Order: sequence, then structure tokens, then C-alpha cells
Amino acid sequence: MSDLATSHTVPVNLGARSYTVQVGRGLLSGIGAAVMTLEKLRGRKSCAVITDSNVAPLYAETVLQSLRAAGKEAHLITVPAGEASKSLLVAQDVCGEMVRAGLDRKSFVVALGGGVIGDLGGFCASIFQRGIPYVQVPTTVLSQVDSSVGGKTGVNLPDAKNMVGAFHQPVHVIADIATLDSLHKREWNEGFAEIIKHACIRDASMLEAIDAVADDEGDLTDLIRRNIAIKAAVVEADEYETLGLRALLNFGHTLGHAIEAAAGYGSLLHGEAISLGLRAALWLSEQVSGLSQAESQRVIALLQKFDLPVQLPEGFDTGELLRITRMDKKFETGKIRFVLLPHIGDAFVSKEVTEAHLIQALDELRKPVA
Ligand SMILES: NC(=O)c1ccc[n+]([C@@H]2O[C@H](COP(=O)([O-])OP(=O)(O)OC[C@H]3O[C@@H](n4cnc5c(N)ncnc54)[C@H](O)[C@@H]3O)[C@@H](O)[C@H]2O)c1
Ligand SMILES: O=C(O)C(=O)C[C@@H](O)[C@H](O)[C@H](O)COP(=O)(O)O
Ligand SMILES: [Zn+2]
Repeated sequence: MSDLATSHTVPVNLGARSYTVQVGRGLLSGIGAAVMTLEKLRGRKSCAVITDSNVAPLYAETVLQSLRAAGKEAHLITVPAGEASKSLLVAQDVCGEMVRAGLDRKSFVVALGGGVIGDLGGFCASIFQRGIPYVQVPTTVLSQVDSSVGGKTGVNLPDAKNMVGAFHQPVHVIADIATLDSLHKREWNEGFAEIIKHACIRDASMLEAIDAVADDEGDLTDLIRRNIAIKAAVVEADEYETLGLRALLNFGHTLGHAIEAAAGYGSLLHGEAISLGLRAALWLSEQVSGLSQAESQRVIALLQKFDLPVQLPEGFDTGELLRITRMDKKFETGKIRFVLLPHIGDAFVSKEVTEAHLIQALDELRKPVA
């Protein structure tokens, strides 16, 4: 069977902002042809391919050639790899390069890379000349299963994650599984924190499939497709996170984001910080919403199987973590809205979690897993 024969299409139904996610091996060289078929890009001849310094030498040429063969003027813009590039200063540089390259309101963006590039590239597309379309071409596990879908774009402020941004849906997503072959182990593993999160909030049966992939026995493409479908369904139900449904995708993120920011962007990868946040949220779920210890332990064991951290390293101050946590976008009139599980596969937003609970959870997170 050819690679293309094994590719899947997942629709994201958002009315006028609907798009599809193509997932399979060997899709990258077909990006020009794919873009040609998109009604929303009709008549748009020039584009910026935004990528990072690790991804550019691996995949930029294939993407540029494919776009140029399809008649597009494609300009490459490369930013330094890593979370530090998700900043207003880098966004300003990228927009500056777009102007100098002669891009205009009729141009579009291709975000080629991991979640940093998807969030940054999508954000630049959302603000450049008040908004132009963009295509997501995610090249990490994390970006394929999570960040490329749903239209959350943005950058960090030194104090807190994703503080400046916009909802701006892509017009298409191309997730080429073959690009994952070049990932280093650490970046491969971190993506599984979000996959495990999806299982926790929506689909307990996925834990088995994740276990199988960890043992090199599972179907990775199918697992990625399943995760995209979960993300798409949640986003379809609550695109702008106003109904308390999309907030479920934030399971493990309240403390996870605080830990990521406190670590100084880059020393912990997003998925690693979320792994720590997941252990804390599982413990809080045991205390507040009746999650069984056995269920909690099963998830923690799976995080450990991917070498993800589950014990807070030395050097994190509880007061500082709480200060950052208070900036979480889920805070409402001074009250924490915290995502909890009564069972694996079932999540809800609770207002029962207090700062005292958070302090206890951080104390717990400092202890080794029993
Ligand atoms: N918008 C959303 O809904 C959403 C969801 C989850 C996470 N995020 C954001 O995504 C970011 C994390 O994404 P990430 O983990 O993909 O990080 P990343 O983009 O920094 O990629 C991780 C590392 O892998 C390298 N890389 C990327 N693709 C590669 C490939 N195919 N081969 C070799 N190396 C490759 C990158 O250069 C980088 O060094 C965080 O900023 C997080 O906040 C956003
Ligand atoms: O898409 C969402 O919604 C998510 O919450 C997905 C998260 O994995 C992701 O880290 C997201 O960027 C968090 O957004 P934020 O609004 O909490 O900053
Ligand atoms: Zn996340």
C-alpha cells in the first residue's frame, strides 16, 4: 500500500472557518498541490514559510519546492529553535521580514515546525495586515496531536505563558508522520503528555493504544488520528472557550504552565511541564472529585514509560508558582477554575479547588512517586 493510501482526513467543522487535517506519511511534498485545491487560498500567490533553525535544514526545501512548483512565490523565514522564539519581539521580526519580502493582504503563511512555530506563525498570520490565512504543517508529535488544530495562536510574556494571542483558525493542516522520524527522543516523548491528557479527559480506552505505541507495537498514525479527532470535537463544541468545554483541554495546564514559565522558557519542554501538571491534577482529582488511586497510578506509570518527569525538581518556589498560577486565563473573579477527573475519560471544571489545595498538590509533587 502506498503512503498516500494510508493517509486520513479529519474534518474540523466550524462553519465558515471549517478546515480539514490531513494525516499520513509522505504528505510534505504534496503541500503545493494541497494548497492549490483550497478555496480560501484562491488567488493568493505569495506566502511566507515560517520555520525554525532545526526544522529548516530538514524540511524547508521540500516545502518551498512543492509550493513553487504549484506557482506560489514562497519566502523562507527562519527563527531560532525553542520556546524563547514565542515572543512579541520575534513576532515583530517575523512580520518585519514578511513586509520586506513584499508580502501583502493577499499572501498567506505556512507554519512549518512544532508547536512553537505553529503558535508564533499563526499569531503572525493573525496580526499581519490585520489577518491573513495560514496553513499548519506540524512536525512534532505534540503539534500534530494538539497545537496545529483549534486556532489558539500566540506568544508568551516573561511572566506567563500564551498571554498575548488570538483565536485564528488555520485553513488547512498537513500532518506528515514521516517528519516525526527525525525527532530526538526527548521531543518525541513530550508529545505523549498531551496524548495522555486527551485520554484522561475524553477516552480512557486510548490508554491501551498509548501503551502499545510505548512498546513499539501500536499504530502511531491511528493514534495521532484519534487524538486529532478528540481535539477537533472539543474545539467544535466550544471554539472560543466560553462554555467550559474547551477548558477541559487545559487539564494539567494550570500548574503545568506555571512550572513551565517559572523554569524560564526552554529548560522544561511544554510536554514535560504538563506531565508535572498532570500528576498534580490527578492528585487533586483524588482529593476533590473521587478519582481512584489505581486510575491515577495507571496514568502516572504511563507518563513514566515515556520518561516524562513526574516529580518537581529542586528550585521551584511555591509562592512564585502560585503568583504565576493566579494569572491563568481560567481564573474568574479571583476563583480558580480547575479541571478535574472523577474517572479517566471524564473531566469537568471545578470551582472547589482552593489555593490551600494547590499548595498541598505542589508539596505532593515534590515527593517521589510511591
Ligand atoms: N496552540 C495550541 O493549542 C497548543 C497546544 C499545545 C501546545 N502548544 C504550544 O506548543 C509549544 C510546544 O510545541 P513543541 O513541543 O512542538 O515544541 P517546539 O516547536 O519547540 O519543537 C520542539 C523541538 O523539536 C524541534 N523539531 C520540530 N520538528 C522536528 C522534526 N521533525 N525533527 C527534528 N526536530 C524537530 C524543534 O526545532 C524544537 O527544538 C509550546 O509553546 C506550547 O505552549 C500550543
Ligand atoms: O487548545 C486548547 O484549548 C488547549 O488548551 C490545548 C493546550 O494543550 C495548549 O497548551 C494551549 O496552548 C493552552 O492554551 P491556554 O489558553 O491555556 O494558554
Ligand atoms: Zn498543552
